Amino acid sequence: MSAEGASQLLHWFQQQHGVVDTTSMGIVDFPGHGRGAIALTDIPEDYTIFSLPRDLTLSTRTSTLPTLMGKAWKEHGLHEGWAGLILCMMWEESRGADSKWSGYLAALPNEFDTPMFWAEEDLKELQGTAVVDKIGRHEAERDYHEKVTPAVKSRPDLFPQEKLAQHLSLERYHLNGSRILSRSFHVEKWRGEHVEDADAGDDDEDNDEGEDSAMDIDPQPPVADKDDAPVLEDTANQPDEAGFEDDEDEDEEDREDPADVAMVPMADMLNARFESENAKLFYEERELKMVATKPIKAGEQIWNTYGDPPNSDLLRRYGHIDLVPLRPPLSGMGNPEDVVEVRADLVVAAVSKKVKYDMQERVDWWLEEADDDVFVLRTDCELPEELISLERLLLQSKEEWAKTAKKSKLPKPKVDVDVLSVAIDVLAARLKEYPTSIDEDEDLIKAGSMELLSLNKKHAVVVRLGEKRILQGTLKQLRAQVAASAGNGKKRVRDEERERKGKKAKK
Ligand SMILES: C[S@@+](CC[C@H](N)C(=O)[O-])C[C@H]1O[C@@H](n2cnc3c(N)ncnc32)[C@H](O)[C@@H]1O
Repeated sequence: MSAEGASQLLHWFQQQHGVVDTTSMGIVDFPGHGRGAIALTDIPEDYTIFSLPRDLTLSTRTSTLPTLMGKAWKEHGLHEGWAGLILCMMWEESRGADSKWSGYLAALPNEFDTPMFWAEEDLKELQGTAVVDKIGRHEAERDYHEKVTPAVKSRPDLFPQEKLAQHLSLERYHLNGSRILSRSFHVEKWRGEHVEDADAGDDDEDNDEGEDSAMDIDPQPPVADKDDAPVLEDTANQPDEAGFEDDEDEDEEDREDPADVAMVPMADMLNARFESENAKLFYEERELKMVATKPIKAGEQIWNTYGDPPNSDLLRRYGHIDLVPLRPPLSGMGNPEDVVEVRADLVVAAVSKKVKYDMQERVDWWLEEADDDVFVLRTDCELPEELISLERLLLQSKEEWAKTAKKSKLPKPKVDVDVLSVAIDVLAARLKEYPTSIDEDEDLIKAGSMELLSLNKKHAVVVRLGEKRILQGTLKQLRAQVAASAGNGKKRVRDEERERKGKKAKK
């Protein structure tokens, strides 16, 4: 952002009753991070860097569009998912200077490095990773055609024909969806707050679509009692831009009320880096405050947190990745919060090579009882207990299986050589789902080569390599366990032999 752009945003913010200490904080460009906030003086812990009135946040609660549309808001399904907020943003932008948020919307990015906007050729580089199936382009487009387009057509007074191409196109819909995905906050109504218009999609019982905002917010300023301030939301598990089909299984009560998803001017200028947070947004009855959670030295970047997600989610939602030193058993640079997903069907396939009976009944029972069809491995390289339990279930003798089904209890996650051997086959099969090997990826990102890669390709290689290293690390541990138990087995045979010979000699 040019110095002029930053000063225009600050000017607009102050005009709208935002309060910012411009001697403490500036907005500058950080190479590779876009714009960000910088400390201009030493900032002490608990200092309020800026604050804004709640009505300066942009959401389906604060925009007047839902009220203007009345009953049609719900009739078009705009109270569910992000379609309503995206429409509010497109409508506010189409109003130009008449919109209260014109100065803010003008400062929002118009381009993203997220896979949602990648060419097919770059997307192929992500094959095998957790990103591909979660991009959500199809679901977003369905919402655009089924909810937004009919709503827009029904109100030419609000959406005049001459504004449609520039402000209400599918392209603008995706762009605003990505703005929400990478910049929104979870802002709940203050308890006792007046409900404006029950028909305008604001009532709480309609809380039935799963989507989360991009960043954390706390309900009290830390000054009062920092350690007890409850964090309202765990942002580690983030869903898609719109439609959110991948969250179908999420519990209803865990789902975020779409009206709580809010764009928060100025707060969304803060970047984030793994475990670097030094400021956080807190809310009070009438305002939101960005407060330093640590002392920040002059010249340092002011970092928020995006919940330290794995690189697959960072890339999908924000378009960047984190690279920091990994902890044992892994080494090198990566994201310590990385994960790799392993589908249960790989477990079924691996067991089916070792047994002769039909497993369908057990699989159906598992899906009913455990409801786990994807297992998540982390950088600690431990086998998930649920995966071990499924293996044990599938390996049980007919008699054991009959008992399990009768007791309705999942098998205990105990490993033995059979379980280890199946797990090795599962992870080896999972590694084959990536089109390249670990060595090939390491070659691509070694010093001297990485600089030759496009940004998208570099991001894709880091994401897939992060997942593969977890698989490789876990395989290493499993093979070591097999070797140890084989060693124990041989020792046991030797001991038994010695004992037998000893008994013979005595006779
Ligand atoms: C909430 S906005 C922060 C402000 C943003 N940099 C801007 O220029 O408007 C989130 C976006 O900032 C960028 N970003 C944040 N943290 C980053 C990091 N550690 N490395 C690279 N880019 C980062 C990503 O583009 C992300 O989508």
